[in-house]
Amino acid sequence: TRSTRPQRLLNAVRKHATRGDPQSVISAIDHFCRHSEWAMNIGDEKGSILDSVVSELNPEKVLELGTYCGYSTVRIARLLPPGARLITLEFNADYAAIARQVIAWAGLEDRVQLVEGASEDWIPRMKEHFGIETFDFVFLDHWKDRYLPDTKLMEDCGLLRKGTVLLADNVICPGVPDYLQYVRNSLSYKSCYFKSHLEYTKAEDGLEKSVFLG
Ligand SMILES: O=C(NCCCOCn1ccc2cnccc21)c1cc(-c2ccc(F)cc2)cc(O)c1O
Ligand SMILES: [Mg+2]
Repeated sequence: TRSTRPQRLLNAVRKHATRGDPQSVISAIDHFCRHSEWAMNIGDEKGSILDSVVSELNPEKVLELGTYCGYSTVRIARLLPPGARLITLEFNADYAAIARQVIAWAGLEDRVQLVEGASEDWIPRMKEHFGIETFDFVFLDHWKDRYLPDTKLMEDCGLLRKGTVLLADNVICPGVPDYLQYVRNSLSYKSCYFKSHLEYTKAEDGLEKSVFLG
């Protein structure tokens, strides 16, 4: 049977990246996506913005919605102190299987917990299942029509605290108009837009950083 794009991406990591070296994993995936096959990783340009937000925040408890092949998981986890925890949620079992191997190749499995399933099922269970009080940082990169309902769900479940930072990918392409309208107009958020480009292309895209004010 034909291989899948995520499998070919993993092969490129195994071939070109060094075990235990997260930067080499990031570079191998970016090279594969620029020169072989486009894939929906956040990419190097928006990835640098992600890096700066994470580095400034130094979060202990991180939630990522949308693992895909683990590219942004590796970007975030490599910047976290060893005691910090990143929970990443992936709906697609095939993507999750690839992501586990990419995260392991980077040597970051000790601070990452990959969970398979739907955000609307898992968000209400975060506290009792993972012993999480609140998240310091949430990266939204899953179904674009779930950004808004899941943000409201996280609020209702008490998973956000004063100062929690939400960073949303793809706010222009594919776009999340209802989410943008909410975080930019709600008195509970301080929001700002980081203009960039859709991964590996010249199309406009950007990240929206929103601080929950409690
Ligand atoms: O669709 C995208 N991402 C989402 C994947 C499914 O996520 C499903 N999913 C993952 C956890 C999870 C938890 N609960 C429910 C669904 C859950 C996505 C798409 C594009 C894109 C841009 C232009 C194009 F021409 C084509 C595609 C770019 C991106 O950067 C993206 O992130
Ligand atoms: Mg994305």
